[in-house]
Amino acid sequence: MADDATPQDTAFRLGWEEWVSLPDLGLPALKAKVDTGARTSALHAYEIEPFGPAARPRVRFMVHPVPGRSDLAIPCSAEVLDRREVTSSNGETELRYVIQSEISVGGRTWPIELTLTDRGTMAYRMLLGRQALSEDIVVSPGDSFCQPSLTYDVYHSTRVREVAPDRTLRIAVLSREGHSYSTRRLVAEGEKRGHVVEVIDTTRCYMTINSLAPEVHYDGKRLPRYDAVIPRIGASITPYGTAVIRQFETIGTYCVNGSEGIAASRDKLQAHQVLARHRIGMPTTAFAASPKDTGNLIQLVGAAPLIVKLLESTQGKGVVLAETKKAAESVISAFRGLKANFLVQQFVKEAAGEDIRCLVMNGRVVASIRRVAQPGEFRSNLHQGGVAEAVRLTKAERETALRAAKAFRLGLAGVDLLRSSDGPKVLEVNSSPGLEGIEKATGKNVAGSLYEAIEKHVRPEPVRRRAARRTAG
Ligand SMILES: Nc1ncnc2c1ncn2[C@@H]1O[C@H](COP(=O)(O)OP(=O)(O)OP(=O)(O)O)[C@@H](O)[C@H]1O
Ligand SMILES: [Mg+2]
Ligand SMILES: [Mg+2]
Repeated sequence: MADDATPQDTAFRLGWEEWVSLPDLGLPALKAKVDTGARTSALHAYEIEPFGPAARPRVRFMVHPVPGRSDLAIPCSAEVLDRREVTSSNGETELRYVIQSEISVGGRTWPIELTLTDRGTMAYRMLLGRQALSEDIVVSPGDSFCQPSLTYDVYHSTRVREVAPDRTLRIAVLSREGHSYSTRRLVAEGEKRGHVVEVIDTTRCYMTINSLAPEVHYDGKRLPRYDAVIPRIGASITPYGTAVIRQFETIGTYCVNGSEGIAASRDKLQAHQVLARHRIGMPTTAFAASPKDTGNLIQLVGAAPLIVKLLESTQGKGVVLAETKKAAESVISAFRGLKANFLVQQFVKEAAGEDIRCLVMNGRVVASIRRVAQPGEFRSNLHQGGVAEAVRLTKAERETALRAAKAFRLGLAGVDLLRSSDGPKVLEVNSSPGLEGIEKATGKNVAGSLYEAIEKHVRPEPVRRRAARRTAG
């Protein structure tokens, strides 16, 4: 410091109102009132809700960063530091959550404590109290905005992703099975990473379909804008489920699995046609509409034994092994009598009641298991009593799985294949693969990998690296 410099010259000056940003919370621009009469700083938040493990509780909340713009809501989450009674200027005492965040003002960044309170009517979304002001900060009560201005425009552009790379993501799991292992794991793992995860019953979503403002509604309210949607669409609701996802896609929401991929992979006939178009190995498969062609159908696939499969089978329920030509003919005529859609397929005998499930996420196989059927059973589905164990894939199997997931443009896919004497043969591609069997057999955190993939997609790479360096240093 030069000898003639007065403390006033070198001091960091704040007016009674200043632009600040809270980068940890994903709030790049806020107007704060500087209030030396208040000890602690406060952030006006709503839907304040604790979550996460009891040993390290977190709190999530929503912030309207721009006064008067209740349509713009940013989800935030932070570790709970404390709960404290705070008396506000109107004399009311309230038990508030206390969190910590970095604050940036005019190129300076330092950590501060913030209490969370729902006072949405206040003109300032943030109050900067004296505890947050270090010795060398001078407040000039007569001045406004001594430090450079920021702009609310960042909230209206994709730039918010770049300026707030570590922000909490708001994620919807579209599922009708809130209590299933997979859904519970998706919620727990997302929350562990600080995200706000909501389970939405697909069949309770309803939509306004119009050209200017398409929306998705739920339980009387318009759904917020999610950073990502994780579809878990059961086979019984494929048409409606894919319609809901299509609506999210129309709004521009990132869906881990797209509506087209889900629909195409769900229908076994269409799925085999997509696989064939991409020259992916599969058992020879045939389909015919007329009963007159039953003989021709069997001939196309080869000799018995052969497989007859309902197009919308899951858990192995609609898969029949016909040992003889006679048996095949009677199964086919029974299915026709029931007006069921089916396909006829070459039986891959050498697979010997085993199949391989490869879990593919954004172009990577994150886990794979071998499922072995019970003695005397050719179907290896876990629901049919099959047992699972971790397995190492060959290079050809890995490539086949990746190509199959890519053919349907699925961000998350369970690719099932058989080990045949002439290489891997894909049986099907599941767009809502169960997590229980594969996590338990491999010990891998598959749900965690999914969030890694989502974060990578939603937060641009270079910014994420910069953010990682900042936390490391
Ligand atoms: N062509 C085949 N050759 C040999 N085994 C087969 C063949 N097709 C199916 N299987 C066996 O039957 C099981 C069930 O078949 P598939 O996966 O096609 O039916 P699914 O009802 O769709 O099951 P999922 O619950 O996996 O969706 C397979 O995991 C495999 O073990
Ligand atoms: Mg299936
Ligand atoms: Mg299967």
